[in-house]
Amino acid sequence: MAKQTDAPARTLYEKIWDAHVVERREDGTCLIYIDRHLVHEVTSPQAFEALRNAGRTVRRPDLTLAVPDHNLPTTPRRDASGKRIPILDPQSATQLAALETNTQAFGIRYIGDADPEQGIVHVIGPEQGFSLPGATIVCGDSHTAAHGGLGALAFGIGTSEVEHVLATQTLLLTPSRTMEIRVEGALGAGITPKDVVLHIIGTIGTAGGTGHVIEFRGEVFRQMSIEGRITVCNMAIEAGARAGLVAPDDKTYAYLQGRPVAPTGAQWDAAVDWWRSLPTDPGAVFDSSITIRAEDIEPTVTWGTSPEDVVAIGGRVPDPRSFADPSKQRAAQASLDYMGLQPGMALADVEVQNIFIGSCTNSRIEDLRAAAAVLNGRRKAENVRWAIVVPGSGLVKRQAEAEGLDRIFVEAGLEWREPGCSACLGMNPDKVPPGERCASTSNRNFVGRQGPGARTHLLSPAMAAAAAVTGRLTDARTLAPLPGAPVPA
Ligand SMILES: CC(C)[C@H](C(=O)O)[C@@H](O)C(=O)O
Ligand code: SF4
Repeated sequence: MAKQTDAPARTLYEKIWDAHVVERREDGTCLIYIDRHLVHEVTSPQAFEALRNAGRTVRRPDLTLAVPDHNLPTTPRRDASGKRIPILDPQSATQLAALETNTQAFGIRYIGDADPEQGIVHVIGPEQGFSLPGATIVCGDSHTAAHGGLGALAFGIGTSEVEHVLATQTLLLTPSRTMEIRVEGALGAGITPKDVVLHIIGTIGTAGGTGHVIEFRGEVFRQMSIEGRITVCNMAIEAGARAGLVAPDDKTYAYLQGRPVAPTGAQWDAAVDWWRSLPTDPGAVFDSSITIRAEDIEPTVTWGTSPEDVVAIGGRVPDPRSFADPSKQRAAQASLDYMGLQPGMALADVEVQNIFIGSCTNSRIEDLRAAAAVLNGRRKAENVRWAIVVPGSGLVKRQAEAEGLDRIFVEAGLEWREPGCSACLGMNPDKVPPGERCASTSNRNFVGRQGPGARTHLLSPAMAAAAAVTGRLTDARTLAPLPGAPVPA
């Protein structure tokens, strides 16, 4: 006879939540313990200032990690004599200097601009082993959801909450509703995690996950690499969700073991024991549930100014009149006007002048391998004016160089840069000129996101590389890797 147990079946999210409740209030809010706090230059200056004014210290500097990424140029940061090259934009310079002084003053580990481990905050958390399964992880940044790829409950917070976490290592939160998105079956050859998440957002819309924490489940995510799971969870926020999660498994543990600050010895063993208890119990109930067939997912590109404006690469720019909802019709028309596209145009006829391979969505080693597999032995098209590859961190950069990927990019006519947010958003010198188009592996195609008037098409690293070669949006599957190309992991 099956063993009787009274414990109710719980989801992964509920288990992590329950394990972190410090105090449950009558109105349903909970004081939640925060295990890891990541800090960058944009959303932290006022928080540190407020601590200083109140005469407070940082409660757990050892659980806090700071890194500059948004404002840093991706060109060299030191001259030949090792002297810092000044940051020209005054606001960026002030924010970067403030992060350095604040972390020194409050005793927080700071991975500085010239540190070989510097990188985008959401790339370095997992790669350092700072982000762990079952942990509550926050950062004053919406794409913190990325760390959910390791099975962490990770979400973005505002600057006043950054201050609260710095001071108390806790946050007052209301529980989220739970949603499962199952992608069942097998992905076709050449379909990547970015295609999966763009397809999901196209299906449920940018408000589809509102108020929910999404757990990505099913065969496709079990098979997916950790890097790919991070890519998918990174964009959960673009589906309106509070966070995204994939259950940790042996792949997660193998990815984390031996990372610079991951637990070791008996602590590692104890951690893995706990992590193994986290996956959603059979019979646990989600507030909502969606199933998508893997076979329906094609290489996917955005045509508009919202991440839900997606179409398969073989498709056409939609006619705004094809949308039932009048407000969506107006939004689609405004998108097309901004993007300079005509209804019915084949995506494959859209020319691009800029290529950006980078951002916390797609700048890990597997992304660079996928781009290099397409670019190896090929050259960028004449009409591609600017094409940059920006590794997500110094460690990714050095790994790529050890594999010879940097040479492939440079020989193809692309620039190989220093790590940072770069052209993902216009907060540093990497910008797309007004009216020009960019095939971009980032996560937001909002109006002006890559610079005033810039037109963004979101896609995967392989697709960005294919666009570099042909100078137009292109199905990467039509450009088979040439002999000797790196094999994406
Ligand atoms: C600057 C920062 C607050 C912002 C965010 O919260 O996501 C940025 O990282 C972004 O991607 O738009
Ligand atoms: S890479 Fe882009 S999305 Fe990620 S943290 Fe930086 S600006 Fe935000």
